[in-house]
Amino acid sequence: MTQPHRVVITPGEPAGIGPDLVVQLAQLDWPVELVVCADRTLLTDRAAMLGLPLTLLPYDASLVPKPQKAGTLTLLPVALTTPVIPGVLNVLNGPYVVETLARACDGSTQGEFAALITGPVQKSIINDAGIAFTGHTEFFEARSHTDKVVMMLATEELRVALATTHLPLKAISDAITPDLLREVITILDNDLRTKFGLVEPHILVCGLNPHAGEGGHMGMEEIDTIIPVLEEMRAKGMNLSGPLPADTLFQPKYLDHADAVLAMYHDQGLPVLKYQGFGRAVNITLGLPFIRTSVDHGTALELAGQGKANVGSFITALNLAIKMIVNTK
Ligand SMILES: NC(=O)C1=CN([C@@H]2O[C@H](COP(=O)(O)OP(=O)(O)OC[C@H]3O[C@@H](n4cnc5c(N)ncnc54)[C@H](O)[C@@H]3O)[C@@H](O)[C@H]2O)C=CC1
Ligand SMILES: NCC(=O)COP(=O)(O)O
Repeated sequence: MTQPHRVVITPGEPAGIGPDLVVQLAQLDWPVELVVCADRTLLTDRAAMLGLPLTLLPYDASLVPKPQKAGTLTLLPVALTTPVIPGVLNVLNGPYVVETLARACDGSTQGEFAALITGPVQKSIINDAGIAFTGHTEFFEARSHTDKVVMMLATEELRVALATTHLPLKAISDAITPDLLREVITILDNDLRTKFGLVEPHILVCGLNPHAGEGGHMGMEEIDTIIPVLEEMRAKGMNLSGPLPADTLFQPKYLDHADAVLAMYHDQGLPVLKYQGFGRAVNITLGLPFIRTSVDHGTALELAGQGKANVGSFITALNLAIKMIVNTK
């Protein structure tokens, strides 16, 4: 990296472990400027609770970014609505969380930040505050006016992308349309090439039904939708295998020769990924006009403010974002 870049971080739900993790991140030297979009008192209170040093430097977009020194963070202030008790959700702070995401997303879309790294949000409390919200992925897609994005979680050894994200199970079959699959596979193939440096990515595509439909005896989505789209995309030069039964494809015999798995829905792919690498996996949004990575876990309210939260996934998410900045230069 020739000149340091500026990355923006949102700690997420203020009553969860996000602020603890951000304070922990600040204990290391970083080759980029870490601009944290959050409330000042939230961060200084949490640092005091954890007994960790923290100096907040003022954010000035007109200055050249500087590498972040251990013990410091650069603050882009957004005020809480009401003070926070760690572990106790407060609906009044729902709009605060969304404001931090909106500011970080807008700055990233406009090129102010080279990447956006998010801590975990409590999706329920944002909805309880009257703001329709299913996840960062969908929020950033809408806010940045992007047609379609793809959620992918990755460890060093395994990448799992999702055809659908935060949907109730009963809505999934209807959501798996030829257009959706075409868009998702195109984004996945493209971003594996451009952001991960893979020359001809090999993607394993899961079926939707048990045994990938058992030849139509356990569901028709494979025959009606998935197989025709895969044939079409293979004809365009993509290296796709499947549809494969999801219960047997997650074994070295298949994974050793693949660059990513495309699961049809959230709980088809993510339990395997999290069993394999919870705490060191990263959530990446593909298809956005900027780099966005995130932690692999939720708000863990019961651990907030206690110094028990593992910062591994957040560190990996930040390191991967830095690597992606370099790869996409
Ligand atoms: N990226 C995001 O914004 C995500 C947000 N969530 C949200 O988090 C909330 C809680 O979800 P849960 O299913 O309970 O998942 P969770 O990840 O918060 O907790 C699951 C288990 O893992 C532990 N855990 C999680 N992160 C940890 C860490 N860094 N260090 C040590 N232990 C950790 C928790 O203590 C708990 O036992 C939900 O509202 C959900 O929507 C969930 C996943 C991702
Ligand atoms: N299971 C992943 C998750 O819920 C995080 O989603 P997002 O908030 O990053 O869209």
